[in-house]
Amino acid sequence: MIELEGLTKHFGKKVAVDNLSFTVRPGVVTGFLGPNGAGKSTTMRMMLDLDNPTRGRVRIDGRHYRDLDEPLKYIGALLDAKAMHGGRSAYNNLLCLAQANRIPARRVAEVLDVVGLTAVAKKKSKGFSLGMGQRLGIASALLGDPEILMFDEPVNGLDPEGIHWIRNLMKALAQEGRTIFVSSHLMSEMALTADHLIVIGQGKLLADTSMADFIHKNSRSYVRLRTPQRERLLDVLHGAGMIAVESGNGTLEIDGATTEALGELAAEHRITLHELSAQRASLEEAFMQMTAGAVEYHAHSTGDLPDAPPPTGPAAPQWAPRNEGA
Ligand SMILES: Nc1ncnc2c1ncn2[C@@H]1O[C@H](COP(=O)(O)OP(=O)(O)OP(=O)(O)O)[C@@H](O)[C@H]1O
Repeated sequence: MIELEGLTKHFGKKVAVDNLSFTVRPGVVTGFLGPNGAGKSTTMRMMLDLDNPTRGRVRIDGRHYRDLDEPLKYIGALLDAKAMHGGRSAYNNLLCLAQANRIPARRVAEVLDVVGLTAVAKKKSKGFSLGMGQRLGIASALLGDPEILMFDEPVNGLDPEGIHWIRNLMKALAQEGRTIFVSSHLMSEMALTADHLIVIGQGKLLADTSMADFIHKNSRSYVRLRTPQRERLLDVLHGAGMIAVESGNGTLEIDGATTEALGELAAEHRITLHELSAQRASLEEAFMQMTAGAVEYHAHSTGDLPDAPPPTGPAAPQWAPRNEGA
């Protein structure tokens, strides 16, 4: 378990991390989401005692990182895949790390196998592609067989097969009861991987919620229609108390109606339809909206979100309240 309490980091006048408090629990994959510059890497660096907080604290299984004996056996991390010694082979990079942390040498071959680098174990890591470097970084995180694993943007540079692999690896590690904390700036990626979400924007906590809740609250359902009798259909919809919004290319979007009801309404009025389809707004859209709004909340010293903002159009998602499902 990882616990943050009021964690804050200033770089000069820049507030990179602003009073973050949340808990990362075992047995699930927790996604750490925020746009570029939101403060994810800085938060992770403070979790690993690589940066000192300006205020607040982090506890790893109840203790400060520097009070852990043999920390790699508690927490493994992939922060910067390029941090390896390029002149050393993959095997030797891991062996040095193992020896420095009193981890048995046999573990090196085991983790190389897990990440699929056995065939290139003797090659110097400076010749590795970005994807191979990521795999080597993941191997180093797994080396101490820790209960807690942190990955900063682990899918960077991976091809689709690699992305699929890391996704399944994280889920499998969580199923073993480990604590998995993974950062990304891509909602679409997290939607496929994470069970729980921590969202930050400009260093502040925006959401701490289960993925299921986030999807439930932010997936807007609507029906998309195309018709050559646009004006007539708009009149009919208006008469039925429905509001249609134009979304370009002659398509109309209607909230709060089913395809069945709209199909029957159109048939009743002998209106030809060229398209009638149920749609769901993407989570990426909801995430962008949530994080883009972060700047508006500087004045809220408690960090609480205000009530839902007024919708700006058919794509406006609802807000996921903080701390739900936490
Ligand atoms: N050493 C530093 N000195 C000054 N400013 C810094 C330093 N490290 C980070 N920052 C600033 O703090 C903010 C948060 O950066 P951070 O790298 O933690 O964000 P991030 O969410 O990880 O972004 P990305 O997805 O781009 O990696 C940014 O505005 C960044 O420019």
